[in-house]
Amino acid sequence: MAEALQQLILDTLDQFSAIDDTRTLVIPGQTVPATSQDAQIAILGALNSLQSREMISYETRETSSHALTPEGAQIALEGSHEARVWAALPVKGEGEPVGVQELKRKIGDEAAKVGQGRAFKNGWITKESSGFVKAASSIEDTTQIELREIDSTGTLKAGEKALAELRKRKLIVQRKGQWFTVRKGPNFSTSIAKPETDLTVDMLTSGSWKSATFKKYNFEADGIPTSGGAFHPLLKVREEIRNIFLEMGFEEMPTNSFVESGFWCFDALFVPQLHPARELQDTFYLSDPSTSLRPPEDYYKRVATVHEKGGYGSIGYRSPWSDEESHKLLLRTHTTASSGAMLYKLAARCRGETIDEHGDVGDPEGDTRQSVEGDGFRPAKFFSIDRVFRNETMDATHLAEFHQVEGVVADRNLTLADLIGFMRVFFKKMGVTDLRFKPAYNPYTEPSLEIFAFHPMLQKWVEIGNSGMFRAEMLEPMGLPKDVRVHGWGISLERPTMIRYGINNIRTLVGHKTSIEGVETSPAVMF
Ligand SMILES: N[C@@H](Cc1ccccc1)C(=O)O
Repeated sequence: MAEALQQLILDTLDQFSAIDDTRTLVIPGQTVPATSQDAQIAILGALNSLQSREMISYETRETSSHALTPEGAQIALEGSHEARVWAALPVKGEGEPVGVQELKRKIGDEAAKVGQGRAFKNGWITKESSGFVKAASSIEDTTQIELREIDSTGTLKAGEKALAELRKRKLIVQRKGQWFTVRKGPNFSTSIAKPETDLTVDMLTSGSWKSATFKKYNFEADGIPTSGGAFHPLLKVREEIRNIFLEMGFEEMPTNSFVESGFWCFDALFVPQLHPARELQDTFYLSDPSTSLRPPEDYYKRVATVHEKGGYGSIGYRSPWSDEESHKLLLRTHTTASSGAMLYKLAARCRGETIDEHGDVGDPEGDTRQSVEGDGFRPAKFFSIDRVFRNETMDATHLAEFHQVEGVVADRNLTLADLIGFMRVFFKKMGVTDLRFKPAYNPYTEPSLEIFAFHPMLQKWVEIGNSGMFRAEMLEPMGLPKDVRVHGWGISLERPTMIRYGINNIRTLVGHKTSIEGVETSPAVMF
């Protein structure tokens, strides 16, 4: 169709050298007349395409025509309301005058109401004591006549004033239309060569570029949407939380060890070897390899002793120590495994030791930061945001793997008030201002606090994390000075993300049901 129209325009131009009015084109095989707006829109498409190749040039002409509204169409058919009122009445003296109710019954409420006034104004009817009668023996229903004229010609000979009146009465509407005058362009030809869109090597070597026609660049065209990567909502929220930590002077811990030993995940944190968290239904254990390398020997012994017999003011768990339990390999159940390892490195750094067995501690020689006190301790703030694994039954809010956000602060003589104060500052930066704390239990912290926040959308308090002061049984075997206190807290990354994005099923956030489009279009978040 598009090609045929273009060809028709070119052939007509070839024959007559110009088209003065595109409404006169005879479009073969078309059911709509060329005068219709639909036809003119199709013609415009063909003209634009030819003009872009400079085969033609055209000018746009505006037309205005009128069409009947449904009410106008009805009047064209049945007569105006006033004429119908007039027709329904008897000639004066020749019959019973008609009352208002009867008139309404005969021609309908609307026509009776509107028609009556106009019929009076025109002097067509008059009122007698018992009702209306005709005042004129014949009338001319101009409204009907005009509407019929508009219906067939699209306009009125009577002119704009009469048209405006009918428009005001909402009997007709104005329709703007377009038509075109067409002239030949510099590249006029009757054959439509498909213009080249690219200059190719072949065209250059064969020389065919010299005679080829090229499609003009359309600088107005929208570009193709770029297909690029997009950050997953979890990564966006992670970045925001990371920035909060960084602006508060925290150092990011290395957490690239998804596989840990029972020692670093539990024993070093003074989690009893018989603790339920270590059960198979809560922890994923590795079968191959199934056992870890040995941790630093001295430290290992101190940890085993504090479990079995106590020390540092503690009586320990007084149950037999199992090397096997300690050496089991597992998927870490919390990032506190990394915090423990990091605190151990901090203690080793105080002593000026280097550690090879459990990763790199950094070269103490190269560390230019000065220790403040004689025992070499320096306050530290660490954070991590990474993946942990739990053998959970999966449902709308639980997956077997999720992310933990964890912060740890070590300094001399920290108190619980420091922890609470710190959390208030931290969560405020995340936009959470209403916090409550509830005593809780963790094997590695005492006291321990669950953190609750008021959820403005749910209008209730929800648990958002867990925190506490790390126990002496955990810190002192590492070799940290006695007056060094460490507090820490952990929250999940998924929960604030779900709240932020209004997601109530974790499986729409993580896994194969995640909408790629949603990930691409969701804005970077702001707490
Ligand atoms: N490890 C705790 C969080 C926590 C971190 C640090 C101190 C106290 C608690 C959890 O998994 O919930």
